[in-house]
Amino acid sequence: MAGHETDPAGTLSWSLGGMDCAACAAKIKGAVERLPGVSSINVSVMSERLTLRLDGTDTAPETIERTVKGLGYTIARHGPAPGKKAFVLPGDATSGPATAEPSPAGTHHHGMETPAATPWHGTSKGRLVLVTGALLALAWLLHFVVPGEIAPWLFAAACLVGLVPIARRAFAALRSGQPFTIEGLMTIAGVGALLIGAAEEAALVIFLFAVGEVLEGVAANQARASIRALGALVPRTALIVLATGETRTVDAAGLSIGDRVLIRPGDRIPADGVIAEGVSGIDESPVTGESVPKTRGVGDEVFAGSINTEAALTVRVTKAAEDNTIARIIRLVEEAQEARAPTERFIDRFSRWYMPAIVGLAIFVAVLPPLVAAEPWGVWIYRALALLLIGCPCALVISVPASIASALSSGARRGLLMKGGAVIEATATTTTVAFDKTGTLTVGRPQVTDVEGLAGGADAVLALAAGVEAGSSHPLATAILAEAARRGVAAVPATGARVLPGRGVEARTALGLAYVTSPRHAGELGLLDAAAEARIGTLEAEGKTIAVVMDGETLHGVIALRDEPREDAAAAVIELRGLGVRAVMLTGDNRRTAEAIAGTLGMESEAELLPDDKVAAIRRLSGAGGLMMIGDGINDAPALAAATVGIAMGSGTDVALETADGALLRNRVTDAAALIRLARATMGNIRQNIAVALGLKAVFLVTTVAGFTGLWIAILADTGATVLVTLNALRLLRFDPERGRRAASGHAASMDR
Ligand SMILES: Nc1ncnc2c1ncn2[C@@H]1O[C@H](COP(=O)(O)OP(=O)(O)OP(=O)(O)O)[C@@H](O)[C@H]1O
Ligand SMILES: [Zn+2]
Repeated sequence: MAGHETDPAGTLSWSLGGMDCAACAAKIKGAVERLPGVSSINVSVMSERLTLRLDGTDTAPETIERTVKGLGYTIARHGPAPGKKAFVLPGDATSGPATAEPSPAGTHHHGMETPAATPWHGTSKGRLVLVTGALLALAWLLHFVVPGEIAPWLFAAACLVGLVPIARRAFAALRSGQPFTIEGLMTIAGVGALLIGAAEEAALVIFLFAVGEVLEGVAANQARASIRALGALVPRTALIVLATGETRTVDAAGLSIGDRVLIRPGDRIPADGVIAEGVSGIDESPVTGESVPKTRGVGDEVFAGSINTEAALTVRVTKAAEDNTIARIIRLVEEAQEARAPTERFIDRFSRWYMPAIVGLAIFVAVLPPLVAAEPWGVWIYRALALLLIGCPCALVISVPASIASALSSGARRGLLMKGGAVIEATATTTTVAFDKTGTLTVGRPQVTDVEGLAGGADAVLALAAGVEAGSSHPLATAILAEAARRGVAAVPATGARVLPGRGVEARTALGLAYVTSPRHAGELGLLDAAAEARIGTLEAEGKTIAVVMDGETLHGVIALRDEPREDAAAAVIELRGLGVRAVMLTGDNRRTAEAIAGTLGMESEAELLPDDKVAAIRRLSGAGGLMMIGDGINDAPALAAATVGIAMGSGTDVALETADGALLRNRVTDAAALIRLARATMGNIRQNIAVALGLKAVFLVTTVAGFTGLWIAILADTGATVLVTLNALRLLRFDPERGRRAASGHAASMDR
């Protein structure tokens, strides 16, 4: 786990403070990557973390810390992992009712104390606002009371006080080879304004700039807090059950696999585990966004952070704190923040030439009119300085990531996970959703409905089938074994079971090789007569899946199974249609069964697909535009990977979260539509943000050159745009992706509520 100071590969990690946006991360990365021996740098704004590899002794870790501090950020080396299983004072039984005090550190995967976000006025940027603001106010007051000599000096003082730290950061960036920084532009503009005698305006500019920085910091903290709040739901302590049967309060982060913990009614569950004793209703909303409690009993899985609503439970811990489901979700969402959207990369490239271009234009504006048209120098230098401030790309740089951060955490709270901006962009363009049938559109727990002997009795068919299926973990196998157990039929002994992917299973019995397969495969073997075919056809038309049971040359009988569609599957298809999205069912099951089920849901289907055919089908469907594939993520990983966006449904499995582009944790088919609505709303929000940021720049670029607006308006335009963009992005936190359900009559309605 993370939290060790150095792992064997020579990777070091630090926690950072003071980063507001991607530009900050880029600045730190740019400075650190020039140091010799440094590689694999990763700077994360969301988790406030710097990791890098350090080879050789050319660069000391202290040098890295000094470099980062020089740029104006705080940096602290990660401490060693917290001690294992520290016993908390026995009397301190705060195992935490549902209102337990938040403990971000306990579950946060960094394994370190997450620094509680400092209030804005406690940061260096905040103090800058207060000091420059106070000086400015004092100067204005004096100007009013005793007009004369003192006020200009106070303005100059306010300006200098504010400018010094900014200039220091600008020089540090310059030394690390980054000439064009916001701080650099501010420094030139500030000093220039002082020199041409515009001290009052210069002071105001510095003040407004500092305010803008603080606001950006507040927005960044808000995004971080909304993610970490997820982890805060896991109680800090747990009641461990000792071998003697006594309970003891321990640190939840120190629980080991195999520990037994007692969870009283009303408590939050401190770890992922399996119920060892008791039955109770569990509210899993922190993990899945689903708040209706589900009844769970012995042997059922429970997730850390869920609330035990009814009765006392004993749970055997199955995951260490840093591997539990909620920690994985938090990590995924945090990592998703760093995965850049194509639009974001475009903005990055754009702002890289935007700043130098504005500086060039400013020089041009400062010298050309005076030289060519004998205009007054003062006027044009003033306009050029104002132009430099227009060159601040702040609003532009945060326009995309602010929206994405809001969308990701808004989704995460509803069990809609997307792994970053690129996934959001692709999801928004979805025109077709392909659903895997078993376990996605259907409940995934088929039940045996009919057992028919064609050569002998029904029980003999079931006995043989159960023997062969004992070697398979397919849902059909599970159902057949359950039915045999229910009827008290003993399985025929079988050995050497072999799975025939997409077809069935074969195994060796005393009488030779036996098979349980799809009718298609049986037909290919030439074992089905006309009567059997007819019977199978009838059962299939009822939406049942048929397993043919045979050995050697004899057909013993057929077993019919039915897997019910999920309750909301039909509604989901209607919602998708409302969004202008086509729904297709993909299945390995036979065509008649597939059509019977798809027909009741009102969707298209592609059936009899072997695992490879599913990938081919996905490729074919993708040709028509953005294709989202939704599956369980376990046996359809290749199909998920082939789709434009692959989404796993369900929360139980490890594979599901890690191999897909996103996940629907609530097991609701309608969440497919919710995901698309959220993505479209996010892209709409991003477009608004870019329009605001670029639009304001364009307007003030013109008014500045024309001389209508001056220095402080120029910076106000940037700060104002930053605030507008941030507030607009935060609207997404309140966006309800299910609200569009009522507006399912045309996708324009759900683009932007
Ligand atoms: N263990 C098994 N026992 C009996 N039949 C099987 C078994 N495994 C597969 N089959 C047959 O092969 C078909 C395709 O199986 P596959 O696992 O590819 O699809 P599936 O998971 O059942 O359905 P979906 O593609 O909708 O998820 C099944 O419908 C069934 O007819
Ligand atoms: Zn920044």
